[in-house]
Amino acid sequence: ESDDVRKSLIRFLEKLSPNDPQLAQRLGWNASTDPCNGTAVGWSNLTCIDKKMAVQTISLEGMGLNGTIDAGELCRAPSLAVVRLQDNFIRGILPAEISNCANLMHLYLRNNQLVGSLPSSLADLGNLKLLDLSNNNFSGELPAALSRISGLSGFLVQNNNLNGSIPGFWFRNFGAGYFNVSYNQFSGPIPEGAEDIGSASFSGNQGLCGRPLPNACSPPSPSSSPSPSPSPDQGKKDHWGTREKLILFSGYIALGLFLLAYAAYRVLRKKAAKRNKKIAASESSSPKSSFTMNKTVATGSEHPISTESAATEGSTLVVLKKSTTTAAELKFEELLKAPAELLGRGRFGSVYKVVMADGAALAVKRLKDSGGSGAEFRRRMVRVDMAARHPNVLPAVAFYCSSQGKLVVYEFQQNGSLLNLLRGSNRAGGGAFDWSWRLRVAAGIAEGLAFMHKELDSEGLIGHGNLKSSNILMNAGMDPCISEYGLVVANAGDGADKPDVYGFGIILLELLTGKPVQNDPQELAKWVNSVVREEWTVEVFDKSIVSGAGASEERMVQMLQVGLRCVNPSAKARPSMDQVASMINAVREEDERSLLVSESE
Ligand SMILES: Nc1ncnc2c1ncn2[C@@H]1O[C@H](COP(=O)(O)OP(=O)(O)OP(=O)(O)O)[C@@H](O)[C@H]1O
Repeated sequence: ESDDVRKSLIRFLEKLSPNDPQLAQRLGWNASTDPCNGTAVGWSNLTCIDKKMAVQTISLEGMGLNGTIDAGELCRAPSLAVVRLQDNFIRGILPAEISNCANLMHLYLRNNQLVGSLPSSLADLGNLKLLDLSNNNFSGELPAALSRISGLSGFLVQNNNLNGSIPGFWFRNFGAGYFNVSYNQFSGPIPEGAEDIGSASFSGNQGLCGRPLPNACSPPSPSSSPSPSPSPDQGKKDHWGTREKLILFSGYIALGLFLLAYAAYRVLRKKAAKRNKKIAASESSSPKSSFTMNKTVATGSEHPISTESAATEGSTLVVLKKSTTTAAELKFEELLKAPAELLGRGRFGSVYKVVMADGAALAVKRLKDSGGSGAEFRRRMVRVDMAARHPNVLPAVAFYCSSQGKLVVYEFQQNGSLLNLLRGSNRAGGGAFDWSWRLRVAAGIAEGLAFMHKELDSEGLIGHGNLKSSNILMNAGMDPCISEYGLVVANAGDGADKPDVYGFGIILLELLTGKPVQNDPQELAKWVNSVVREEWTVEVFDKSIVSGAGASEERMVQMLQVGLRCVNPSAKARPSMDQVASMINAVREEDERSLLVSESE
């Protein structure tokens, strides 16, 4: 982090703890050291992206802090994603400058003494997922635009003095226990869509009425209605009715579009067959195609999903994350209009490269109908998205779900999949990807996966369920990113991590042997086992790493053993991903040490 950021963070901490001027010093927050240097002198109570780049989380909960929040200073750290300040005695307001924390995802301020109204700029935090302001003294109305943060999946403001109406949130996004406005002074009808949220989340507000609360709203009568014109809340009801209609309508359109796309696909396939090209077999040589839904929409100039309604409230496109390649907010209609190219068809669906009007490239996966319900899919996507905060996990940018189909949008990764790289390096005679790169890739995937397993462990683990080298994409820095997390309905609960451990083991064997899996991953595992049994272990490794620089046979064999433990036919005998990551990191550290020794010699 830069000098400026370090000083700002220290000033932020000083304002937060006027009663304890030595706090910054005790926590090691010292402007002359880098918070992200990751060694013994590092700053405590914060973490950095990938342990070394930029400050990502600040955790100062339960520390007796009794000062104020200087959001201007705090938000000088550009990558800040998680701020935990709960269980203190923090006073004053939540300043409008909080919106400068453009990457903020989780903000925890519960159990403090904050006052004043919520700044309307809060709604500018387009990446916000969880806002916990409960047990404070906030007052005034909720900024209505908060409900338009499409990825918001946790909103906890219970036990404050907030008033006014509840905006029309996209309630389906909120997991159990993640929406609570109880014990405030809210009034008016609860917007539609909140029926599945328990009534306890709304109780303690004298003026609220309608489902899920037991007291129905009394129909407006001329004598009891304070204003003859429609109240803002009635307006909202209308608006929600329109939304539901639009969803229904877009469902019909999607059906038509799918049929059209299928016909287009058949034509394309015939043409491709004529040219003796296989579409599905080769990921790299797929023909230009058009994105499933684009034709009809592009030709229908008076298309009923207006840009505005599609982007904000009228469509089921849920934008989870601002794309880093484009400044513009992703809009459903533009997604449909954009030219698209079929990248490949897998067991679970097809992937298209879609280039937006401003040049940003996206990858859109259209899922085959997995049979799962839409509500379950939405919950899973939102929950996975809340967890996907690791540099080796590719977060979804948005998803779309209607009764006719499911789409998931990612940023397009120029460097392609690990599978393609391994195939390419074979064709080119190998050599491009040396031992230390392979170790780094293995460690990155293991860490990303271990992180996700840990984050998604509560209430039954969500595993990836389809981990393989075509779902490992290489980012611009050639580091691996796990893609498509959460798209497959994998087993939940005890042992749900074990298929992923197996999948990882196969990827590790692919990296070590340089033999990408063609069809059956078990074949590779059997082959490696048989060679090792015959004690021809060295024969197993990719020739290009054996002859390349930096590889030691001892560490190569250690890695092979990790891989073989992961693909043990008995799921119970496989290690957890956390153990796998530690084993690989130990090998990596040894490797780095030996490199230092050989350099100093
Ligand atoms: N975000 C992305 N950027 C670049 N390429 C991508 C992206 N997402 C997927 N791809 C590539 O698109 C191709 C097709 O992906 P798809 O997921 O359909 O194939 P698959 O992994 O074999 O199938 P499945 O995941 O359904 O089992 C693969 O080569 C994959 O690497």
